[in-house]
Amino acid sequence: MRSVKVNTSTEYDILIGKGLLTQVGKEVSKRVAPCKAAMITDSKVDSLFSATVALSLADAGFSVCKFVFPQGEGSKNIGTLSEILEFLAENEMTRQDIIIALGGGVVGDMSGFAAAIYQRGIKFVQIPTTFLAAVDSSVGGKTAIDLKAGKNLAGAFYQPKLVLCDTNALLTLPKEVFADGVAETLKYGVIGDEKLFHKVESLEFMQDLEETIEICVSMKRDIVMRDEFDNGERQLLNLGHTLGHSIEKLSNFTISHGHAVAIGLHLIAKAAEAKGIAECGLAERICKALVKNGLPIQTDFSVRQIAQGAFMDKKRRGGTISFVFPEKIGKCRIEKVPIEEVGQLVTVAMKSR
Ligand SMILES: NC(=O)c1ccc[n+]([C@@H]2O[C@H](COP(=O)([O-])OP(=O)(O)OC[C@H]3O[C@@H](n4cnc5c(N)ncnc54)[C@H](O)[C@@H]3O)[C@@H](O)[C@H]2O)c1
Ligand SMILES: O=C(O)C(=O)C[C@@H](O)[C@H](O)[C@H](O)COP(=O)(O)O
Ligand SMILES: [Zn+2]
Repeated sequence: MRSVKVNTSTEYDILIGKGLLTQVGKEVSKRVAPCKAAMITDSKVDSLFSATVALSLADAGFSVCKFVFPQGEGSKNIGTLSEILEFLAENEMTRQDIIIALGGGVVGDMSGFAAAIYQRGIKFVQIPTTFLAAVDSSVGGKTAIDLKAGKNLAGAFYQPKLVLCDTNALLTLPKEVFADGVAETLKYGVIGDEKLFHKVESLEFMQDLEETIEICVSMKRDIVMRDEFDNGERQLLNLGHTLGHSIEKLSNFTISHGHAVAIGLHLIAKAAEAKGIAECGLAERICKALVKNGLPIQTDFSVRQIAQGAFMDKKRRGGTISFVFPEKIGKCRIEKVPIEEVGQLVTVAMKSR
């Protein structure tokens, strides 16, 4: 088993290994005395893993209850959040009890937000079951729901007590859901790890997923420890997201987060190259790596639609939006773009297909 220590406002371990779902009870009880455990999961994950996790928790002395919501981004809203909060109250969960978020990024983001606000904060554990959640969303404490106006517009920074990633759980992922996590993995490569990028473009990363996950979460850990509340360096982790989130929302979430980020990555690389920020050939290299991993690189939405959606980005301050631009593989920089220039930036990104 691999272990990565995070030292943010809360200290916690990220445990990565095969078969860890059966160890949930043992690992949680090392950190939190047996109490009530509310498992929160989606319909698909419930059918796959709930029984194993519930049994492991019960064996370790936890009293388990479970809330299940329909799978998919369409559930990541105030309605489901409200149902979760009512469920916690109906089950008389107190601040000594714990939430177990079992699933992908949707489960993790929403359970984390519920944990942050229920009784002003109760403990929670992340058990990522998608590759995306393993490499990215289960770590770092960004929790959120979507609003009608856009992605992740309500949320909190709230760190888990433990992240427990069973790589065997990833074996049941459909190819395209696995690819969502590859988009975020490539993102880490472009932000700061040329070697990782090469492993993804050559598909070598598949040979040791535990190592790949450890590399990604270690990079995220280091960045989040320096800027937990997203005021500076952490914004680098948003590479590809300003346009990606816009596309995801425009598609009414029929395009997944990872697929939208893939398109966003490609577009911003083309814009960076056209603006002379990125070295020549960068967009092409990113494009090839995405395609090789079964990810999309373009969209039919219009420049106006994409630019408009980007105005809701949380890196906007007044009349400017901070964009993350790649300079070369392994190096990015953040630059403020006036909102009246965003249309031009998207035009340039869409042109050079
Ligand atoms: N908080 C963060 O830092 C952060 C980072 C990246 C993404 N996110 C958020 O994460 C979400 C995307 O997460 P996601 O890609 O995990 O999507 P998801 O949670 O919707 O999961 C994708 C699909 O896979 C299914 N699934 C989950 N585990 C499975 C398994 N082991 N086998 C078979 N099917 C399985 C789910 O039921 C779902 O249908 C978005 O809402 C995004 O905004 C948050
Ligand atoms: O952890 C971060 O910081 C990230 O930006 C990681 C992203 O992959 C993730 O999609 C995040 O939820 C986006 O953040 P947002 O602030 O744009 O909602
Ligand atoms: Zn993301």
